[in-house]
Amino acid sequence: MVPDIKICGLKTPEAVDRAIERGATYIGFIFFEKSPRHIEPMDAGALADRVRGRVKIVAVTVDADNEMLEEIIAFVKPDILQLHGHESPERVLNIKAVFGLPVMKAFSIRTADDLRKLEAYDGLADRFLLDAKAPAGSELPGGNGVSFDWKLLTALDDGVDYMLSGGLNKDNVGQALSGTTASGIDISSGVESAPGVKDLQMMDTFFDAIAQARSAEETDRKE
Ligand SMILES: O=C(O)c1ccccc1NCC(=O)[C@H](O)[C@H](O)COP(=O)(O)O
Repeated sequence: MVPDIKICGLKTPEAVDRAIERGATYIGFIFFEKSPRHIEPMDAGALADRVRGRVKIVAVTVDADNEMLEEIIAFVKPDILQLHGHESPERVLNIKAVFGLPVMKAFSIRTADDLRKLEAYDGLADRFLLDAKAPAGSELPGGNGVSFDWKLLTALDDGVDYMLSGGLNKDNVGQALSGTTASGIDISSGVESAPGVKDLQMMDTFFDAIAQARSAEETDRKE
């Protein structure tokens, strides 16, 4: 299966264009003021308008209220809302009912117990995103460049569809693709030269690593 590729935390037309040229199927805009990747809804809307229809546009929010969601949706017209905070199952249902958009619920994973939290959202969230728990001292629930132990994922039921996130980079993406059942991968700081600064060369190297992993998989399959 060809996984979805999400490049998150984009802020410039150059980075958006390069992500799509190289094969991103999702791009994410971060609406969280403490993040170096934060972008104003109006600016994200302009970037989204350049590429609408060529890629799924994800609005990433953290425990946002309806007023904030309304503003983001009005400017950006995202395809999906990524809820990266402590949104309860009831809040997920409420957001879907009010705004009529698919929801990707993010979970912070460190232990097997963290994975059990998905159960309460089964059938409510349209997709799951499994990210690493923030390291102590970080104010960011995502974009920390750290991975969780992917071996934990073997405990998930076969049918659970998830996007894998957290600390992905050119060196470990091959292992993420071959060693997990993720239907998508998500990267942010692994293609940055500094917090919030996407590096086009690093993006190229990341996509090259994906292409290499896919071709190795294809060779294995034929043998
Ligand atoms: O990236 C952020 O700054 C961020 C801030 C607040 C909530 C979510 C955030 N990122 C969400 C993402 O989807 C990131 O791509 C994901 O956490 C992976 O980040 P990284 O480990 O840096 O690849």
